[in-house]
Amino acid sequence: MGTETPLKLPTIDFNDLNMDDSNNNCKWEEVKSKVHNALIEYGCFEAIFDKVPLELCKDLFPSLEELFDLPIQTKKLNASKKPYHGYVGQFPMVPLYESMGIDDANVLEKVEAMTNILWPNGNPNFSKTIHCFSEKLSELDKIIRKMVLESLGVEKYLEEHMNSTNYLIRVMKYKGPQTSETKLGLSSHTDKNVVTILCQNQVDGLEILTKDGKWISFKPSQPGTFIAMIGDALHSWSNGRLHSAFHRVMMSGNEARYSAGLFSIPNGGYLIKAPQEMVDDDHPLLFKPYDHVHFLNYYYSPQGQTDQFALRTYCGL
Ligand SMILES: O=C(O)CCC(=O)C(=O)O
Ligand SMILES: [Fe+2]
Repeated sequence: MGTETPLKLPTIDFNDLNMDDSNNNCKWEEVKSKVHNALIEYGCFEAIFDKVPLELCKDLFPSLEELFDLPIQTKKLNASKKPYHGYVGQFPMVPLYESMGIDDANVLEKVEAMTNILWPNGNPNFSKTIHCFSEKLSELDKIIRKMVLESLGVEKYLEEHMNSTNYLIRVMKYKGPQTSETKLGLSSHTDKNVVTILCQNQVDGLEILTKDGKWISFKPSQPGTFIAMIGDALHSWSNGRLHSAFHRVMMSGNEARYSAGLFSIPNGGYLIKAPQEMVDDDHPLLFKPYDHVHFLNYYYSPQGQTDQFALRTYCGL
């Protein structure tokens, strides 16, 4: 009986790359082609990016423990006008899961304002770590998006594309279920935003569904790497060329899993519309133009929450 090689996501090294690099730079072209292929095939990949140093990731997780150890009443002060951007937890379907968010986490004053709500006597260490992590990781988000637009041949829209988004950092805690049985940490979903970049502590659990229906268990190839994945906003903008993958978190054992994600999110009021270059006889338009924030109102409605293909229902053609 042959042993099957376990499925593995591509790992892409972004070290020594900058936003100013572009066509004609060999490394840029080589990485761009890997990004394009990975996003078509898997919708995601593992990223090595040392502009976020390992020490910063190591500082992040104790800060997250401190955050989630706050009393529940304090955590609920992490509120946002946007659905799912503030404190989320105590869901009967996923009792192990809790998450909190900070909008515009690349702006220090915004992070400090939320920190001061949660710790009225201040917590400069927390705000510095979160801000620094978000700011440095936003560089990777920009590099990936520039590569995506170039590889689709629509770099003329780069400025509009970059200026139409904002950043949210969302941090997650998944309690260990205290059993060796595997329990659901976070239900299977596609992300709704543009690009998500996640990093995790030493506890694995993220699984990604391949196009042919197999779950890949993500194991970082070394400490301090990231997983980058595209969401429905880029799937629809590329008129289906790039895949947005279903993923979920499965937990077992006693240890808690902490993760942090930087999400680039379309601004409310901006219409997401595939450029004309993405539409032809072989690629008929898949989605009507839509406003991401209006779509979220559907997605977070009772019907939307049970709809695996919410974007298709909301504005599919
Ligand atoms: O915690 C993780 O690794 C995944 C989180 C996730 O999928 C999400 O927040 O959308
Ligand atoms: Fe997700």
